[in-house]
Amino acid sequence: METVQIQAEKRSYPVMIGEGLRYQLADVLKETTAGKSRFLLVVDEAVDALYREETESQLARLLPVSTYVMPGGEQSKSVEELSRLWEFAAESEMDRKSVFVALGGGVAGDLTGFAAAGYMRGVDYIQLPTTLLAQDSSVGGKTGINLHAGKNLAGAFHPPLAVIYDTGTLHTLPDAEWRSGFAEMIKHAYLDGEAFLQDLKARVQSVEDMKSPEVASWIKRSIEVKARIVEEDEREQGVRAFLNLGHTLGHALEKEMGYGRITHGEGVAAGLWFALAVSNNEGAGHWDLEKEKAWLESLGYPVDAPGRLSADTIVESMKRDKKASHGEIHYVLLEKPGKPMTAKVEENTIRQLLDRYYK
Ligand SMILES: NC(=O)c1ccc[n+]([C@@H]2O[C@H](COP(=O)([O-])OP(=O)(O)OC[C@H]3O[C@@H](n4cnc5c(N)ncnc54)[C@H](O)[C@@H]3O)[C@@H](O)[C@H]2O)c1
Ligand SMILES: O=C(O)C(=O)C[C@@H](O)[C@H](O)[C@H](O)COP(=O)(O)O
Ligand SMILES: [Zn+2]
Repeated sequence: METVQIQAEKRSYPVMIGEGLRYQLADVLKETTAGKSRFLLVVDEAVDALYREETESQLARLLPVSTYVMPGGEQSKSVEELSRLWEFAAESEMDRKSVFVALGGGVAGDLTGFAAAGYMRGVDYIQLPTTLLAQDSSVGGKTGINLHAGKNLAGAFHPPLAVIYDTGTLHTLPDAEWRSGFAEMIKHAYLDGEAFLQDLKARVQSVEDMKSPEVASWIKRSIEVKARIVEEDEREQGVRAFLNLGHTLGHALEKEMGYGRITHGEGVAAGLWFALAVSNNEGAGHWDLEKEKAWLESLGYPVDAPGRLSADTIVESMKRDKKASHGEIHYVLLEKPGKPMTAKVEENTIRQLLDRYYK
């Protein structure tokens, strides 16, 4: 087992990574949950059939457990699902000492974390991630749901008590979800520097390559990259915005194409490539765009997805991004691996680049 310790404003919490950790939950969570009253286990419906039983029985060795099964998919990051979950928590007599537990991917984690942040004005929660993407979503304390106006528009910064990442659960992950999660790992590599990026490029040319025995070490490395940034700027007043590389376009694609039509990671991958193109245009980078595109496309990412929407639709959506202010688009650019920056980019520039690359 490997552990990355994260220092948040409120507390320090461990991210434990290892194969089979779900069979040791009672032991690893014993101290963390001492003095707590009950667990509210929130399980994604696909994960319910796969990992609920063993998780529940481990948790029940520590405290009484009530289990809520949520529908899988991005649609569950909604006000309606949040409301159902809160009502269930109250009916199940969760009190201020109860602990919410998210078992699933980023959707279960974001929803459960936000529910915990608001229930009785804040209870603790634990993340039990089961997707590759959760190497990003389970760390850093960003929680939230989508509004009709855009992705993650309601949420809270609420760090978990602990993250217990059983890499054994990844064996059942569909290929599309490996691809989705790996996009955030590529993002972390672009942010970290040449060594991590070249390592991934050299070793991964297909989805099968993502399922390498090395994946646990890449997960750890990825979490360390994110940890360094969130420890410096937990509430995104500055450098944390770098973790949004690729998301200005990625979130617009998810929302405008329809949640679930494109995975979060597919949107991010298309957004990463466009961020390099914007960086070149702004004089901030010298990327060989064809070369970067060839690698991303060889992994099956829909780099050309923005061509399915009008430039106006995309730009209007970008103006609702949380990094935007006074309707101006603020973009995360990348000079070279490990050298991100944020800059205001004119909306007409974005429009012209969308037309140049996708029409
Ligand atoms: N909070 C953050 O910092 C942060 C960071 C990145 C992404 N996110 C959010 O995370 C979400 C995406 O997360 P995700 O990609 O994990 O999606 P997800 O939670 O929807 O899981 C993807 C799919 O895989 C299934 N699944 C999960 N684990 C499985 C397993 N072990 N075996 C088989 N099937 C399994 C789920 O049922 C679902 O259908 C997005 O909403 C995104 O905005 C948040
Ligand atoms: O943790 C962060 O900070 C990130 O930006 C990580 C992103 O991968 C993640 O998708 C995040 O939820 C996006 O944040 P948002 O503030 O743009 O909603
Ligand atoms: Zn993301």
